[in-house]
Amino acid sequence: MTFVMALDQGTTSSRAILFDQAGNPHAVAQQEFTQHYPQPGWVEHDANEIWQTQCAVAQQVLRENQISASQVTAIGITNQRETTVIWDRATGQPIAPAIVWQDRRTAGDCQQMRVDGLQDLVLEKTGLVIDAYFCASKIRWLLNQVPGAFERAKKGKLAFGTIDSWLIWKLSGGTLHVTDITNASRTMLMDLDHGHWDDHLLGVFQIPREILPTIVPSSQVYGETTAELFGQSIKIAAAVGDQQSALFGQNCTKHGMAKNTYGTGCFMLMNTGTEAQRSTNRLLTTAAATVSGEHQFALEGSVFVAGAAVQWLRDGLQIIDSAPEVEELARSVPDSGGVYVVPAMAGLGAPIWDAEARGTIVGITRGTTKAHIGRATLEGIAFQVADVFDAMRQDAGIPIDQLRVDGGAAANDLLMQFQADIMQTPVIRPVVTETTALGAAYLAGLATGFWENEAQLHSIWQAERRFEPQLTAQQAEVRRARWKEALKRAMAWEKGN
Ligand SMILES: Nc1ncnc2c1ncn2[C@@H]1O[C@H](COP(=O)(O)OP(=O)(O)O)[C@@H](O)[C@H]1O
Ligand SMILES: O=P(O)(O)OC[C@H](O)CO
Repeated sequence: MTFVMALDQGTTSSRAILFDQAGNPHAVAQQEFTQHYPQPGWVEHDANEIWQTQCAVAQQVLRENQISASQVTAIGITNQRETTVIWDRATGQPIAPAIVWQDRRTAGDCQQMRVDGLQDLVLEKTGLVIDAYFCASKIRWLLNQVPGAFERAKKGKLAFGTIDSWLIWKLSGGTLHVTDITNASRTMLMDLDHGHWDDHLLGVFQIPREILPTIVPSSQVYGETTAELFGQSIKIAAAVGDQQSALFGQNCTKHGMAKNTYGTGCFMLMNTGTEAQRSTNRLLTTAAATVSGEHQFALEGSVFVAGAAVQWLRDGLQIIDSAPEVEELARSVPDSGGVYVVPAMAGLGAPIWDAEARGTIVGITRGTTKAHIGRATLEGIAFQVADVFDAMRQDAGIPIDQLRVDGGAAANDLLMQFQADIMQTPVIRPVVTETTALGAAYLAGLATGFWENEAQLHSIWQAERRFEPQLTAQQAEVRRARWKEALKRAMAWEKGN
């Protein structure tokens, strides 16, 4: 039996999953790694620990399942995006801790860039809003703050990479310095329409070109792992940012097909085909993964707090013992009893982008119970997703006839039903919900003949459940109107502080 191995390097854990030819996960190994919060607003990872855990789980999944490297046709990598690593090309050692996508240390620099009027240029070139989320200001920070780094970078002695680059560098024994186009599109340094580094932006951020990896397609044999790692070399045949990977893993390869991943936060992406459509609703434009050779794009919107609101019910309010329990709690009442929870604990993301919004509960009466709060929290997640979906629908200009879902909280049937109700659009949950890893496996498998073509993948992808809207359009409209009222009360809260 042969397999494709997906390496799924996420924000909190490293996973290795073997997929068989039917596209089913055969075996999984996973390790969490350390989150570092050295100052308020800072989030760091140790890039060596990322590598060690990723390598360990890849070796473990083979060892524990008595599978040899010769049975692994290819490796596909998918990763937390934007997290920035700079390392020394000679020693392979990072020059500083990796700056994680959530890190806000460069927010002031980004604010200054907006004041300087650079937003239109950045949007035009990269499809992104200027924000500390993306790599450019993080690279700039590292080159400024680590003594001698800028000079060494100019001399070509340092390498920058997102986690895909870093893992490929390590897997290949320091011979490959590449990044795939989906990851590159999150740096804020790539000309999105043409898929190359943009000299003008490199000038604005004062980033020497010598530090950058080569941009490669998401599905291609880039090279091989060293033989020592797994007993013999394995082809490295895909790299893709985790959200674009999930889009591909959900087979959303045509214009108008969209997926939403319900994890800690939510990430919704919609394929826009070969057009890098700019949003008029404050969504991001990003590169999508493709095997055809032509560039494809997606619109993206994120909700900052989704599953994390359920964690708050568990750890903060302590009204449930585990996340899945929220469903039973919510089902114990027929509705939320007029309560609305706006889970804006970390501000509001797309399409509102209000960093000063805060979590809000409105509509509490003497009859309100923890079950109403639990139900309203789930509904609050769904309302936020519906707002992003509306923005996409408006930008798309074509009907989006369904939303494919995955991620931990997509297991919640009540949440999925309410999502369909409130969007008035069917929600489809696939049999294999490991779609992030699956996307990377698909891309690696297609590059190496493990799977013949995309049509074959479309035939093996299966829906597990389809949630049809049960509320009438008018009922949904009434609920959405009340939600908008609740939102207003959450917005700009922190401003008054
Ligand atoms: N049945 C459930 N109902 C609601 N939320 C859930 C459920 N199961 C898990 N979650 C939430 O989903 C998140 C975990 O999903 P996961 O996809 O593993 O997230 P991430 O990749 O961001 O760590 C947690 O925030 C958890 O609270
Ligand atoms: O690792 P995740 O699943 O939290 O995803 C992180 C995103 O890629 C950040 O843009």
